[in-house]
Amino acid sequence: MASMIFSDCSSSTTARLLPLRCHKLHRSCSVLSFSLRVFLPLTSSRSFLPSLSSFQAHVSSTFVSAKMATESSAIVIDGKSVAKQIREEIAVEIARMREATGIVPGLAVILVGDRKDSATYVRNKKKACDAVGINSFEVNLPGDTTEQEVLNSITRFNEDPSVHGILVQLPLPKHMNEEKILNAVGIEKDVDGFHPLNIGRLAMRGREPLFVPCTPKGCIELLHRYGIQIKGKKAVVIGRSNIVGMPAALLLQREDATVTIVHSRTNNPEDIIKEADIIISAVGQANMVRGSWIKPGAVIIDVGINPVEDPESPRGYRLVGDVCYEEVVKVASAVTPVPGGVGPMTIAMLLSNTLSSAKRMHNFN
Ligand SMILES: Nc1nc2c(c(=O)[nH]1)N[C@@H](CN(C=O)c1ccc(C(=O)N[C@@H](CCC(=O)O)C(=O)O)cc1)CN2
Repeated sequence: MASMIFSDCSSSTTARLLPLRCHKLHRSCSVLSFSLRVFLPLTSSRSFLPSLSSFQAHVSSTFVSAKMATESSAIVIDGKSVAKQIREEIAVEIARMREATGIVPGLAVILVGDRKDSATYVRNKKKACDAVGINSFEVNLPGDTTEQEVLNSITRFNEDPSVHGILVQLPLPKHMNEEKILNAVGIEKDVDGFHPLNIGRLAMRGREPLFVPCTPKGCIELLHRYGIQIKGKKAVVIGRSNIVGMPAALLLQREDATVTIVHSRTNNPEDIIKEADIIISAVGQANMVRGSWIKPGAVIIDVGINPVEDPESPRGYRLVGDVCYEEVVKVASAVTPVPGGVGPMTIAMLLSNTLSSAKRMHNFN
């Protein structure tokens, strides 16, 4: 987990791609008057099963227009519920495959070092595999292990036919060459989608990657399942990391959005962000994106998971996104919360990639 900072949404509206030192929230923010498009989750056209549980049972159309005369509130995009639905769909598919072929998908996870957050993510991945019927294999190596030992584990899993997906939990200890290690994962087992060949194909028109990185794939899946149109929209991605920002921008472009990436060297980021219909923020700066940076009605996907000190929480901290939620919820038409937004989708997409891999290897449709 990134080092903890004291941060909250302040009254400052200056655009800075740096953490803000803030005061208490202004809950009585401005009263807005605009047409709010309310998005409700749909069963994805790409999903395996026809039903999305209770929350969309009453929905008859994709968009509902509502005129908000007083303080507006965005639809909260419920990543936790959508991820649960996807896990249920995957479990059904895995059972179908096992019954038809006797094959059980397998995921291998390599964890190096003793970061608490990484250990939690790996534990959660294993639990999620168990719940849907994926076999999981885990290798835990000490932080001072050699690069060669990590490479040896990858080679072993590359050669193991019961393993359909391999991932190396990131970040790796500083002394390791991340590029060399990620390049060693066989492209056909690269369920994280971080291999340069997969990323390269993602970037090219007319080429198809075998896998798409899980977090950006989860962002797009949320947009699809909530019936939010991407085609023709102005999208801004904040952050250009290999794991999220860059592949998110490539995916949005593949969906026919007009995409701008805003990063730490961008001049006047606020002005660019204000133009966007869809914003994906992945910078890891607590509460950085302010309500005043958002075009009314924009859709906000907040990938940031930032710890901020909170003496009232049993852990002494709580998690907040990159976006000042309390401000943005009054301006946007839809927004993902933190926690419970994009985070749970990351693991759901990993399960989905592992299932696809097993299906592809065994020619099962
Ligand atoms: N090899 C990889 N390493 C990392 C990835 C990745 O996709 N592949 N992503 C992140 C960590 N990550 C999965 O590995 C991950 C992060 C967050 C969540 C999540 O569900 N977050 C919850 C909050 C969790 C909490 O309370 O602590 C949420 O947002 O609701 C899942 C997976 C970096 N490394």
